[in-house]
Amino acid sequence: MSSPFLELSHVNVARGESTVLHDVNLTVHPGEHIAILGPNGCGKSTLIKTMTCECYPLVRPETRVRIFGRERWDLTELKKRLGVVSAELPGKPMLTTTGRDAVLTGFFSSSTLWPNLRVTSEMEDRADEVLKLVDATSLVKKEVGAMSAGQQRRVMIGRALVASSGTLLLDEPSNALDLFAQKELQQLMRKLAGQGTTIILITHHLPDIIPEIDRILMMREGRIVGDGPKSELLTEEKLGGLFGTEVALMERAGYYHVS
Ligand SMILES: Nc1ncnc2c1ncn2[C@@H]1O[C@H](COP(=O)(O)OP(=O)(O)OP(=O)(O)O)[C@@H](O)[C@H]1O
Repeated sequence: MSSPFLELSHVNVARGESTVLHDVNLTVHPGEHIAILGPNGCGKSTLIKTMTCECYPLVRPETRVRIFGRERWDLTELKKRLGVVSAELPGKPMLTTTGRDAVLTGFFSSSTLWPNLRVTSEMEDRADEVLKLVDATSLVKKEVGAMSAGQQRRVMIGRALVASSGTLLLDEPSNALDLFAQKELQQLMRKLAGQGTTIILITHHLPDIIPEIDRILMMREGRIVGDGPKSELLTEEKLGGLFGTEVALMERAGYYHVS
C-alpha cells in the first residue's frame, strides 16, 4: 500500500478553555474516500482544521501529525496542497472576483487575485483545465457574488483542486444548496472520486455520501467512536446511537437517506 497522506497519532486539541479532540488516531491513504459524521459540536471541523494545521495539538510525547509524510509545513503551502472547501467563501473580496480568477486564487490561498500576485501561463492553463473539470467554463467572467450557491460551490471546488495534490477536504459542501445543485455536487464528487482524488467529507446530509465513499468515521464528544466500512457503520442502530435519536434509514442505488 502507498504511504499514508495523513497520520494523526494521539492527537488532543484545545479550543478556548476546553479540550475538544481527545486522543484522535487516524491514518488516511491516498485515494481513500471518507465521510465524517457526528452531532453538532463533536469536533468534525476541528479535526479538519488539525489536518490543515489551523488548530494545533496539545504537546505530548506520543502526539504526531504527519501530512504527506511531513511534520512541518508552511501553512499556505499545506492549505494549497490539501484542497479545502467549506460552505463559506474564503473572504469578502472573493465576491467581486470572477470565476477564473477565483480558481487562480487557489495557487495563493488568497481571497482574491491581488495585483501583486504573479500568475504564470502554466497556472492559467491549469485553471482552465480545472474550470472544465468542475463544469464552470461558463462562469469564467462572472463575479462569484453574482453566482448561485451551486455555481459558487463548483468554482470553490475548482479553486481547491487547482494546486492540490489530489486531495479534497469538504466541510459540509451541500449547505444552502437546492436539490438540483446537491445532485450536481454529488455528480462532481463522483467524477473526482473516480479519477482517484482523495476525498474527506464532513456532512450532516447522508445523500452527500456518494457510493464511492466506502469508509465512515463517526465522532462524538471529540472522539472517534467508529471507523470502518459503510456497510458496518451506516446502520439504523449505529446512526441512532451516534445522534441519540431513532433513525429510519433507507438505501437506494448506493445512496443513503434518513427519516
Ligand atoms: N473558535 C473557537 N473557540 C472556542 N471553541 C470553539 C471554537 N470553534 C469551535 N469551538 C468548540 O469546539 C467544539 C468542536 O467544534 P467543531 O466546530 O469542531 O464541531 P463540529 O462537529 O464541526 O460542529 P458542527 O457540526 O456544528 O459544525 C465545540 O464545542 C465548539 O463549541
